This record gives sequence, structure tokens and C-alpha cells, in this order.
Amino acid sequence: MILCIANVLSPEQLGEVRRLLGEGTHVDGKQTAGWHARLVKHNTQLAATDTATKASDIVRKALMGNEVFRAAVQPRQLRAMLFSRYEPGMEYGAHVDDALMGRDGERMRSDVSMTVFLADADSYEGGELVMETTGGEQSYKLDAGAAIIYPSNTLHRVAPVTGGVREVAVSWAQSLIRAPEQREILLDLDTARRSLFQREGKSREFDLLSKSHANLLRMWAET
Ligand SMILES: O=C(O)CCC(=O)C(=O)O
Ligand SMILES: [Fe+2]
Repeated sequence: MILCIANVLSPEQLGEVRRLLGEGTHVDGKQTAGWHARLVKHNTQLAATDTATKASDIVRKALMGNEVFRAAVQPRQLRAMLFSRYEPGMEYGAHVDDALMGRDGERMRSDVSMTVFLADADSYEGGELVMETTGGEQSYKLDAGAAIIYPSNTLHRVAPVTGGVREVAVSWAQSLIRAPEQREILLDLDTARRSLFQREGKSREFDLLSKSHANLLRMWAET
């Protein structure tokens, strides 16, 4: 399931993150890619300093405070955000994200990958996030402040930027629910029971859907 979530960042949060991006220094993005992804990764990234930590905290807090994000991702652990910049001529060729990230003791599995768009969509040309799906390629370029989340098991790439500057924050979550299809069932059930609740309040049907949702969570969740 690929999901786009609008307005994850408020205009104030977006402004603050952009200010911090302007303050920090950028380094070669190859430093944070696996050995094969490094071959096709051409971008720069905000150096891992206090500035990056401050910006990461703002974006992570916004994601974790977003109801749709929580329901869709069921996050168990969320890595610090990486702030990537693509100037004209830069791109990130097809790759799969590393399955395991972090050092001993803080190692996590990547189940869900995400991009939070930080530049206005019409301020740069190219730079679409392209996902290889069984139905063919799908391209995404979202408004500033919006996020896209997608299963980490896909091949994906960032198309070459041909004008302007593409700024994004990317990260990975380990989910309580490892399998993408199970996450989708839980999200559908949760969405259905919430809209039923809006319509009819705490009905018998709502209770049964809630029971199924809770029992599937009990069956599938890794805590
Ligand atoms: O910039 C993006 O939208 C995604 C980048 C990416 O695939 C990655 O950093 O692994
Ligand atoms: Fe990636």
C-alpha cells in the first residue's frame, strides 16, 4: 500500500525546517547508502549535527502526531530523518532500501519507507519519486509538507532533477505489523469502524469491528 498524506507539516513547522536546512552544511549522500545503492545515489544530505537533529525532531514529531500515519504504519521505531537535497543533474537510481539499519543495540528492520516533501512542487522540475509496482511505474511529486509512505520491499528511484532544488526528509519505520498486507487489513478495518462510529455512534456493528481489529492486532503485532 502506497499512501500519500497531505499537510503532515504545518506551515510553521515547514518554515522552521527550511530555516534549519539553510543553516546546516550538506555532505555527499553516498555516506548513508548501502554498498549497491551508493552506486546510483547522487544527492547531498544535511550533515549529522545538532541542526539536523533539531529538524529531524520536528518532522518525526509531526509524523508521530498524525493519526493517518500512525494507523497506516503502526510504528514501533522510527529512524531519525535524513534531509536530502537534489540540485539539477542529481538523481537516485533504482534501488531497494537496506532491510536492516543502525548499529548493534539499536538495529531495526525497515518495513515502511517515507518521504516528506519540503520544497514547493512547482519550484523544481523532475525529481519525482518513482515506484516500481506490479502494475508498472508510479510517479509521485507532492506538495510541500505532504508525506508519502510505501513498503520498504519495493524498487524505487528519484528521477533526475532538471531545474530548481528538490528538498525532502526521508526515513524508515519498523512496524509492529511486519507484513504490508496485514497493515492494509488493519487500516481498512480501522477506517471502516471509525466512519461507522461517525455515522451511528457505538453500535453493535462498531463493537464487532473493533473486536476484530483488536484481535488481529493481538494476533499479528510484534512488540
Ligand atoms: O528522496 C526520496 O523521495 C526517496 C529517496 C530514497 O529512496 C532513499 O533515500 O532511499
Ligand atoms: Fe530508497
